[in-house]
Amino acid sequence: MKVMGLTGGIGMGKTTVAHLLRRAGFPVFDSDATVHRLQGAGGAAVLPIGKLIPAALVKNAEGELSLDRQELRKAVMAHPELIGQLEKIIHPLVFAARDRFYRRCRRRGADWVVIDVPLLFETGGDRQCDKVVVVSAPRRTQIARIARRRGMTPAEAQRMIARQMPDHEKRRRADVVIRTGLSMADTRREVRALIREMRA
Ligand SMILES: CC(C)(COP(=O)(O)OP(=O)(O)OC[C@H]1O[C@@H](n2cnc3c(N)ncnc32)[C@H](O)[C@@H]1O)[C@@H](O)C(=O)NCCC(=O)NCCS
Ligand SMILES: Nc1ncnc2c1ncn2[C@@H]1O[C@H](COP(=O)(O)OP(=O)(O)OP(=O)(O)O)[C@@H](O)[C@H]1O
Repeated sequence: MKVMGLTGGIGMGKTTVAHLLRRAGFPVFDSDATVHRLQGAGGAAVLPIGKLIPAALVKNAEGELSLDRQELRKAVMAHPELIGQLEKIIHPLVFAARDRFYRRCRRRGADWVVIDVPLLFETGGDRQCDKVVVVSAPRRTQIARIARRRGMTPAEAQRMIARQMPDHEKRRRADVVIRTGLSMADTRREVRALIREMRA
């Protein structure tokens, strides 16, 4: 079974490309969704992070505890040292979930699987990939997308970007770069070419 790592900076279009690959039949592991699950009701990260950032802890109608991600984001923006502590709790749990995904896919006899990981290079995940694909768009497009979708201020977006490996360095390390700054039709065409290469 071969592993394709899909990465790129915040708002570069990873989720969009992952969706196209999933539609083409490839199993995809979504790290951001895994983080969200771990932080949601009953998730393994709720109590350890709640201890670190009590303001983010919320109780739902059923009395279950979960984390309010907007509060988490506010807390890490106000106290940047917290993000490292958050990562120390979350990353091992994400790695364990990814390993379970690999085992499931291997049992099913998958040829290729995709792992969608924003911090692939930063966490050394690229070393276990047979192919690394980086999605990339011009900085202006990236900032505009983040602002539109999440209501993050440009300053907050800049801070998240500053924690990530620079785009040009990611592109340098990539086996394949998918440009997402053009039209969706262009992105789809590049993804189709990638799929042909994987199936060859
Ligand atoms: C800071 C949090 C609360 C913000 O939540 P929010 O819903 O606003 O964003 P979301 O989780 O969807 O992440 C969106 C994007 O932000 C970027 N991002 C998230 N965490 C980080 C980080 N620690 N370092 C750099 N970029 C990050 C990524 O590009 C990611 O795709 C959340 O992202 C979080 O808990 N992050 C820490 C865990 C982590 O390292 N995640 C990265 C994936 S393993
Ligand atoms: N040519 C294109 N290719 C990809 N995405 C595009 C394109 N044109 C516009 N978009 C839009 O840009 C946005 C990209 O966001 P997406 O969620 O895929 O990025 P992401 O890298 O997963 O972001 P994040 O790291 O913030 O989760 C989407 O809203 C998508 O519709």
